[in-house]
Amino acid sequence: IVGGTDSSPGEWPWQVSLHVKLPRQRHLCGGSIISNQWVLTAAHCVMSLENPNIWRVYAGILKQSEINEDTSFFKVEEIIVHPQYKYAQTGYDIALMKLDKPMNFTDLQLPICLPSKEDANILYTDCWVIGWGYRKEKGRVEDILQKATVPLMSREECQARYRKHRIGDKVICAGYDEGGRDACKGDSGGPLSCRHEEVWYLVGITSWGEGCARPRQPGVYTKVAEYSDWILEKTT
Ligand SMILES: Cc1c(O)cccc1C(=O)Nc1cccc2ccc(C(=N)N)cc12
Repeated sequence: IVGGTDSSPGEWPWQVSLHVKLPRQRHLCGGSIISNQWVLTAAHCVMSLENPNIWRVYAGILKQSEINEDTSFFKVEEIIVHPQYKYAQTGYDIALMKLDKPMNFTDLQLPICLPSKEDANILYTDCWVIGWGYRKEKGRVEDILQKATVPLMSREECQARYRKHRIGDKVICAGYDEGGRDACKGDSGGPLSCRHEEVWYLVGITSWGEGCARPRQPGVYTKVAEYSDWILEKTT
């Protein structure tokens, strides 16, 4: 996250850190708890890493330094990548991870609500992007979970900013024209969380952007409301 601040314990209980062991272990992406056995992330995080056995899901943590060989994690039983996914910039950047056993919810690990298809055109005004990703383009994974508030923008405005891309209706853009606050590498797969009438919704999944926090180059997120049918089909 560029231009963010430290999160507090339990502030984002649905945020997980996805590690791979190849054999060295490292944080690769974020993800969101959507039920006691399913995590939602980005397809580009798991592409060419689709063997479930190399993944470790850490829930209920604030700092990467909390993780050591004694820290508990969930194993992954199954990875489901959207069948139409090719590259982040062409959309369908969404994937599901089934945990090997259901998690017990605590104050530090809780699911976030999925928006319904009807919610696809709610104007959210209180949205936050979260993650342990880079603080600048030539950065590194951060220790303390960062948060940054970002305004959503219209599809038309986003398309005007990305003339070489097709900004479709299954993505949502967020950011500041002056730049300075945005997601970045390592935040991928994590939530764009919006608070609406006291309830938090998983409005977006961090997908891509030209650089990070550059002026007039907003963050592009998978629009979760457009995939509610797919998510329900795969998780029930
Ligand atoms: C290609 C690249 C790097 O090598 C290092 C850092 C950033 C980039 C880059 O251009 N964009 C990105 C690469 C990977 C994941 C990204 C996630 C979000 C954003 C965003 N701005 N919302 C940009 C990303």
